[in-house]
Amino acid sequence: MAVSAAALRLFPSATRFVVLCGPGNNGGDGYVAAAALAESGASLAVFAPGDVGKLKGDAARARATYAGEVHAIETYEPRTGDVVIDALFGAGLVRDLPKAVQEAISRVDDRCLPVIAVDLPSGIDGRSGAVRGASFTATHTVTFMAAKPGHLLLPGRTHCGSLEVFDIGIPDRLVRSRAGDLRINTPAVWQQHARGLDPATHKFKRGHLVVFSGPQTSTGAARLSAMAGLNAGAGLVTLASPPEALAANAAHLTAVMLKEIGKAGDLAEWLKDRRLGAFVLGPGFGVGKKAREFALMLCGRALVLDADAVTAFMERRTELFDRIAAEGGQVVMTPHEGEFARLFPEIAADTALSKIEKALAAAKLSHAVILYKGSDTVVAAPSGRAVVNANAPPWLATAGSGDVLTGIIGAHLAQGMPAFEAAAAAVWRHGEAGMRAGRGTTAETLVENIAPLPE
Ligand SMILES: NC(=O)C1=CN([C@@H]2O[C@H](COP(=O)(O)OP(=O)(O)OC[C@H]3O[C@@H](n4cnc5c(N)ncnc54)[C@H](OP(=O)(O)O)[C@@H]3O)[C@@H](O)[C@H]2O)[C@@H](O)CC1
Ligand SMILES: [K+]
Repeated sequence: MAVSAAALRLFPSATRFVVLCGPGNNGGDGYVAAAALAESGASLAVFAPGDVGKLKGDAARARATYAGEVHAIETYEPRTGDVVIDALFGAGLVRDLPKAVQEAISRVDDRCLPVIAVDLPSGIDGRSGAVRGASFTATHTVTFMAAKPGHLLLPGRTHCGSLEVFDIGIPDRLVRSRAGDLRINTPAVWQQHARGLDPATHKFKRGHLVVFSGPQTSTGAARLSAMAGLNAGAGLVTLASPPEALAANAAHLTAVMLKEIGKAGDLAEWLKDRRLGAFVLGPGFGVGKKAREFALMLCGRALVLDADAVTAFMERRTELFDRIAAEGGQVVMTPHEGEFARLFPEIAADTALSKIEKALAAAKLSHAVILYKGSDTVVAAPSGRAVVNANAPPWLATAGSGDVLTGIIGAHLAQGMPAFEAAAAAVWRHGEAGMRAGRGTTAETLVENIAPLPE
């Protein structure tokens, strides 16, 4: 009923609704929608692959509600004015689409017809968002009870069009028990940890964030992180700079403080100051021994390892993972796809795993919270909790955008948020900042558009 209502609402001037019904319960939903559309008086045709007489159980009962004829899908010739209702495969898709279905999809694509998908665009794997052989690209998708990973993860998300989640009365507790520890990243996930910023509070209580600068010729990335950290609510931000980059950094900083930290010995001494609440290491830092030394010294603290600091451990990751496990700090790593593959090659190469499962496996292996970047960023904790982010506009993919994200995570850690919540809240605020900044944003305008944490 929801599907037929969406079809009539969105396409009131359709000359014909074409319902494509598959062999399982997704097809069953299609027959029920067809019956409702027929009752409304709409012009209608139904096509199915294979032998409709073989339908079983609920799907066979659903078929019986539709009195009209069902034609072989091979005979469907798309016409201008058709609106396709794709009820071929949904949650039960287990292998690549059959040839007859792939051909029907390409005929519909050739005509650029609008498609309403039932549950999922056929061809999209609901668990991973992968395309199995081919897939419809829908204008609108009607799913039931809850969005599934395939609606959010790429490439699935780009095939769904607008997503409508229709409540068919399954109790929330059952939906949650199936979803386990997986959720969409919304403020509800982390809001209880987002301490309201009391204007009367002492600046040290709002947290002191340290960002490590790279050498003289690559200082900008760390400054972006530092500025983002300050705008995201850290009370104090210090840029720790090697001596040769002090002048370059000093020329660009006002509210952010500057401290000379050259060698590991300087850092060891400085770390005695327990007011230093959180650390960001990686943006523009350089890949090498120094990155590894610094990272290993910080594993017991609240720490974001990004970019170069992740890559630096490509050949020696066990050293890092063991140290994180032993020191038990609040550690977040923020790899994009390339960095992820460098640090977790066997997980990255496992094509059976979804992005969520990959992030979870990496979190478990590394003992750190993994923020696996992309337009479908996943945050996963070693405990098995995970969120998929959904508020990022495409124009967030701009130079320096990741450094801004890292700074926001650092600000949250400095304010005492646990690593998982700090990372999830940061991705969300980063997405919101992108929306506020609008198309054509640069990393600098992104920093200016970081809004206060929602109360
Ligand atoms: N569960 C619920 O509570 C609710 C479920 N609902 C609805 O049910 C849908 C799930 O139904 P489903 O489980 O029957 O799966 P579905 O997507 O119809 O496909 C299974 C059929 O396809 C076949 N098949 C699979 N892959 C194939 C391939 N590549 N090529 C060829 N065949 C392939 C597979 O055959 P087999 O693998 O057994 O050979 C089987 O016959 C869900 O998406 C939603 O629309 C809603 O009404 C709300 C409540
Ligand atoms: K479908």
